[in-house]
Amino acid sequence: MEFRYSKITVKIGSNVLTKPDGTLNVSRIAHLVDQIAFLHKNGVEVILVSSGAVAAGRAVLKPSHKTDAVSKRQLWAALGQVKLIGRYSDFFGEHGLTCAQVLTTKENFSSRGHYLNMKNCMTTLLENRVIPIVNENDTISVTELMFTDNDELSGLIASMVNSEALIILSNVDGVFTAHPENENAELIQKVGINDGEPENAISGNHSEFGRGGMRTKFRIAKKLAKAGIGVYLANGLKENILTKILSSDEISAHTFFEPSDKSSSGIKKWIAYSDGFTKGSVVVNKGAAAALKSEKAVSLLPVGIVTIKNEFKKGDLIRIVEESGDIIGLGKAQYSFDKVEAEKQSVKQKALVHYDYLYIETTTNH
Ligand SMILES: Nc1ncnc2c1ncn2[C@@H]1O[C@H](COP(=O)(O)OP(=O)(O)O)[C@@H](O)[C@H]1O
Ligand SMILES: N[C@@H](CCC(=O)OP(=O)(O)O)C(=O)O
Repeated sequence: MEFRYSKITVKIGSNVLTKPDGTLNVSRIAHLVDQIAFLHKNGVEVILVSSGAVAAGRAVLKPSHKTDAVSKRQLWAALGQVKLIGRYSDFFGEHGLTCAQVLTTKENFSSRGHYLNMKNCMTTLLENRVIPIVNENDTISVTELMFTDNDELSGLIASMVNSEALIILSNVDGVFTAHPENENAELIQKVGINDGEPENAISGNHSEFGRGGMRTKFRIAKKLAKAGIGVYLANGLKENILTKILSSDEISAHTFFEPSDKSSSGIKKWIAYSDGFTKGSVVVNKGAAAALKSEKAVSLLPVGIVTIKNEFKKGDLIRIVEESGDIIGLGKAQYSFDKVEAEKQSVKQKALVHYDYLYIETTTNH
């Protein structure tokens, strides 16, 4: 059987893995494992990002009344992850396959060293034909340094392992022109890299145990597609949805975010997802903003810097913003903020951010 891709990341949301009463939907998990096992045996490398720990944990234990919300989430995640990974392990075992648990936190992506350690672990698992199952470590991630949800984590993982595509499974067929409950809502089948979010289409709600919502999915899918990785939003409750999307001669309902034909380097992908870890920021003038947003490969020279908004050291990730306050991009500083003025006077100015360590959020397409 011909498959569209040979390496994919699959993210399964809470509302696919759980029943309305919050307990794990074991038969659904089994069906998804059957599909992944079939793909794996036919040469498709699959990395799984699975929600469901918190949901599964709620069914295990009713916390004492004095347990606060954050502690409840930690308790349920710790209880539920065992249940969740145990089910996956048993079901993959029935196919003679081995899966492994990888728990991570957003902070692990802020340190290049941690990032590379995680990447090494993922590479080793895949080289040994083990199916990685990744989830956020909710026992630790309880504050603003949480991922918005596993949609964001799945984008980071897909970039990290250089997946050809990311498939995000939720309880709807994709992005609709209005909330799916609206009878006039229509499925958006394709989103180009220059398409914005459909006006007034996405409402902010998300599943009871989830965190993201469709807006997060849309934003992450666009960012990933820009980095050269195609993204499918599809319904994990539909039979054989994964094998249908992967099979070039099958039809399936989904929203596909077309990837850019220019894939970003590994370091640029890491920088792109590091917005939450920037230390400093600079304001650039109109000329520098236009140059940076053009399709040309340019570095940020000190001459284009109007203001140092937040101080930074050499090696820090910094935000680059226009005088309007709009973000242009992120980059790694080649020297600290207090050297910018001196560099401006130099005959041969050294770029504050070299192009190879620069990620531009918004480009002006000519
Ligand atoms: N325009 C839209 N198209 C599709 N879904 C939408 C839209 N606007 C809001 N939604 C809601 O987003 C939900 C999916 O997000 P979420 O609950 O976070 O899923 P998951 O738990 O799988 O991450 C859908 O169930 C739907 O109720
Ligand atoms: N780590 C959490 C993930 C929560 C989450 O992102 O949920 P969802 O938005 O449904 O994918 C859990 O396992 O419950």
